Amino acid sequence: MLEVIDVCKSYGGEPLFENVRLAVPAGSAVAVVGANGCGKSTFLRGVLGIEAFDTGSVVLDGAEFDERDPAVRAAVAADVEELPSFPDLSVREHLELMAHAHAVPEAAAVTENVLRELQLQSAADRMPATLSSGQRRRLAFGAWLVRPRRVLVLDEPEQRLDTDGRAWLADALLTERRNGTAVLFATHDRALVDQVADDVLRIGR
Ligand SMILES: Nc1ncnc2c1ncn2[C@@H]1O[C@H](COP(=O)(O)OP(=O)(O)OP(=O)(O)O)[C@@H](O)[C@H]1O
Repeated sequence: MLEVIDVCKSYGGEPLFENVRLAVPAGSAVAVVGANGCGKSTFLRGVLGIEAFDTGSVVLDGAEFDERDPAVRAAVAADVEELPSFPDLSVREHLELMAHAHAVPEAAAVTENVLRELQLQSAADRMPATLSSGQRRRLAFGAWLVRPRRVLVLDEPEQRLDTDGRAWLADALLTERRNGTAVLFATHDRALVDQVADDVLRIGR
């Protein structure tokens, strides 16, 4: 279970959010919603330890969240920033690399399944820089799909997806829940909240 306990964040003395508290048990999904600029991405970056909260704490399975701990990184998959890519590795090679890094058995076969699921087979031998923005989004999904995860943190995963892609996303997140993953995602897509979330955290007004 992922817990966020009384976190606060200000920039330049202006509070973005104060005393935010939430729990994401295994098999549940919490949506973070709110207007542009209210602090959703800042909140998710804080949860992941990419950026420090001013006060409060994040706890994973009873222990303080420390992204430097390999066990934490093995458990937590995230897609909150543009996926960094190596200019001379193909889409397929990126996914295989991620699978190998997480010691996934039969990484090549897992990668082929994920390419098929994301309808990226025809782009598998291309470099990420040549993909469309929606295809890059799908590659970012691939990076968490090929690896084990107990917690999944996503920032506006619906962005740049076509209609089929959005339907796929809702199904994929429901599958994550069924598999026991704790899902925390920021979104502007009300339909996705209704389909997937069992709790909603509203930041700002
Ligand atoms: N490093 C920073 N220094 C100062 N202000 C920042 C910094 N990072 C973010 N902000 C400000 O904090 C506010 C919240 O930004 P954030 O990206 O978290 O919002 P958001 O809710 O994710 O927005 P959106 O829905 O547009 O993606 C914005 O006003 C942003 O300009």
